[in-house]
Amino acid sequence: MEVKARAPGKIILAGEHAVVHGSTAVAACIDLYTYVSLRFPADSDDDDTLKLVLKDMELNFSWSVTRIKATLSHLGSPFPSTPTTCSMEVIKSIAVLVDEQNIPEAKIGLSSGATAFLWLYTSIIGFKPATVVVTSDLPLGAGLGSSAAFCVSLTAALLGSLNSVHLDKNHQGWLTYGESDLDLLNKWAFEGEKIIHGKPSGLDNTVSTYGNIIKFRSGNMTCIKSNMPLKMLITNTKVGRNTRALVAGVSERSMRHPDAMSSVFNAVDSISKELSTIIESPTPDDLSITEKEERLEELMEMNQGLLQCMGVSHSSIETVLRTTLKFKLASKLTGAGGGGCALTLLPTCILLFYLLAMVLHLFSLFL
Ligand SMILES: Nc1ncnc2c1ncn2[C@@H]1O[C@H](COP(=O)(O)OP(=O)(O)OP(=O)(O)O)[C@@H](O)[C@H]1O
Ligand SMILES: C[C@@](O)(CCO)CC(=O)[O-]
Ligand SMILES: [Mg+2]
Repeated sequence: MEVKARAPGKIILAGEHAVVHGSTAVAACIDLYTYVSLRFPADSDDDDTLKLVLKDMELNFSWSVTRIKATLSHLGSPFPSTPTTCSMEVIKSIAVLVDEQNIPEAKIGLSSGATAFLWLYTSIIGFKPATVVVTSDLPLGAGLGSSAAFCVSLTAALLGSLNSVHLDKNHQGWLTYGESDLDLLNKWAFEGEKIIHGKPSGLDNTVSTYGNIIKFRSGNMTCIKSNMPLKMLITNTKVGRNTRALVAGVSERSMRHPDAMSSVFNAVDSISKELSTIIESPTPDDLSITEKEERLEELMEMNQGLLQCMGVSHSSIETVLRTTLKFKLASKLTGAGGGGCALTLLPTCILLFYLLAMVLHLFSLFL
């Protein structure tokens, strides 16, 4: 039997980092996906291995199921309907299984993904041989939610293989999960994100699970219905970074300067709320599309300034800001920052040659 699943990446329009500290954030899924194929061997095969193939990374993992069971059987897996946090002790046991795979130094960042894989697989499926193949349109560690798309698509394939989820209408040739199963999927994906990120807010896995545009605060999401065209250019600076380290850095800064940082997080909360109100308000309302776009640009600029206060901008991001500003366009980093991707709002009235000139300029900087 083979089960295939996919889940999208995301952009954050406002509120990254502050959302970890209780502020509102606004995020939208994008048309770039992570794909997972899960295949169980036929009963007649005496295959005892669990294989994880990270195709784009050219990295193959292979574990003996007997060996995994010897390490983790005390957990009482599987428990697919009870999303559970992986304890530090179990993370250490799984780390031994991952270390044995001798990941090359250049790809060592993938060990947290492999750890999340083993936790989600054994918790949901138990100790059964299978081959799991992962491919992705998303750049890893660039702010577009690759870790969440990985956890959501993997969990969707695992839960989907149990035949206990309700699959609904067709979306671009893919069946979608029913509302109640989406909640279970999202909770498991969040547990995977915790292993990769340390202290995720849940924003990335929630937008990857539910899609569309969402407003998110302290674990609660509302779907936003946009009433205006919203075109964003995404520039990948190709400067690598790690979300876990950046999130930890902001928490440390906030412990050193609690009052100042709390004001920063409050300001971000107001920005996200205003941004979502503008996106949702009917057009033509009291504001024209152009006026709405101007306000969004201003809010993005303000959010970027506050992200700089949090210490998560980067010289490569500043280069994107300066470059797009020359073309009178506003940008901000998206995701955890420290490099990675930046967003630029493209107004509806932008001239094509103007846009082309800017894109070529950015290309020459980050190719
Ligand atoms: N397709 C994948 N296969 C295996 N592991 C993955 C995959 N995608 C992401 N990961 C794991 O997630 C890590 C990257 O997650 P990280 O949170 O640092 O960046 P991101 O999710 O791309 O950006 P952001 O969190 O800012 O949106 C990788 O190092 C890897 O461990
Ligand atoms: C930086 C952060 O706010 C977004 C990363 O895409 C972390 C999180 O919300 O978990
Ligand atoms: Mg991530």
